[in-house]
Amino acid sequence: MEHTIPFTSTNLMEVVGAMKLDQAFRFSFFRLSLFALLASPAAAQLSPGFYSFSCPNAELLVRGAVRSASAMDSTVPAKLLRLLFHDCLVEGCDGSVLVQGNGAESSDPANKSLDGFYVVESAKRLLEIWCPGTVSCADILVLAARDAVELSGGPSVEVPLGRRDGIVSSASDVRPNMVDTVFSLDQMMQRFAAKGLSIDDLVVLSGAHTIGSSHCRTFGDRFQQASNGSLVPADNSLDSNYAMELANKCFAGASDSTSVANDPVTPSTFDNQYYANLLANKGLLHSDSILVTDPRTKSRVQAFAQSPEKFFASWADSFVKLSTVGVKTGDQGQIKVSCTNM
Ligand code: HEM
Ligand SMILES: [Ca+2]
Ligand SMILES: [Ca+2]
Repeated sequence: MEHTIPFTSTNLMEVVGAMKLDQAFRFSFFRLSLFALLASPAAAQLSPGFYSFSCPNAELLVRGAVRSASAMDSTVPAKLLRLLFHDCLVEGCDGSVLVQGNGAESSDPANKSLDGFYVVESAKRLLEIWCPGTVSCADILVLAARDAVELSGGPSVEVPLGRRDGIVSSASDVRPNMVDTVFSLDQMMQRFAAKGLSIDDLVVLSGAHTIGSSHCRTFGDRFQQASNGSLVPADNSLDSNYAMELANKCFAGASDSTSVANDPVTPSTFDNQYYANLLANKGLLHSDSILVTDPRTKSRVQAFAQSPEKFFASWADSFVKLSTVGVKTGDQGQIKVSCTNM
């Protein structure tokens, strides 16, 4: 099904009004970034002011698209954030996950439940009108995920831009790079390390599970099916009341599309509740619970549960790290016209 975001005259006016302010801000910002560019040639490739001249309203247009889509469907922010994670782990943050079609990354079973592609594509269509052939799908996705977090109550993060879009998207690249819920902490650490992400980044970025939801099958490994079809917890690391709640929602007859909130307390707010849940043995996925059962990660979980400020500050750092994994810049890759086409 094709989705488009209707831009009402009110929110278009809002966008245009805000652009004037934005341009003034951009100008002073541009001088700063120009200074940074001259001072450090290595940083010339990716920078927050990358589109200051070529498409000064890029960030504003993406934000408008994310806002409109999220206003109509509250599940959008979580979808965009997960899309970015799955993009960056395979071929770097290059928009490869966005490509649709047989054999593309999005067709792999591990990516089957990804969604929110249409939001990126809507933003791309707008950008192709304002600044044709300029802003990459890879950057749009980073901005959209950044905005999604902020819209959900999370920190606002300044992200460097200038990524180019990849020219390959292959389902066979997904499994060797993606994490799985049944992984041990060591296996997850290895996958992260291969992308330059540390065990600390793993704890911080898993905090994304403070929003969104997961299908019953993704934590099916934590239950066994009794002869009467009911589910009984297979591991006792889950709080028993929480386990019962999950078992009731995901009973044997529940449909494949049944899902439950990742964070049962504040399901659509980007806050540090995820870490408090972990400490209360209410981590939904096995890969969540493991962060509190392993001494290598537990103290960080405790610190984030106590301090939203600490979590937000670390999130900003780790998010920028994630969003720069394996980026293509300069004359690598391409700037696509449509994000979903190869
Ligand atoms: C570290 C290992 C991780 C594993 C094993 C993992 C696994 C999963 C799984 C199985 C789901 C449920 C998917 C579904 O049923 O549709 C999910 C949801 C989600 N994940 Fe992760 N994830 C991990 C890390 C991350 C990271 C680093 C991010 C982002 C920075 C992230 C963002 C999300 C979001 C936002 C959702 C909710 C999606 C929605 O509501 O549509 N995850 N994750
Ligand atoms: Ca990618
Ligand atoms: Ca939350």
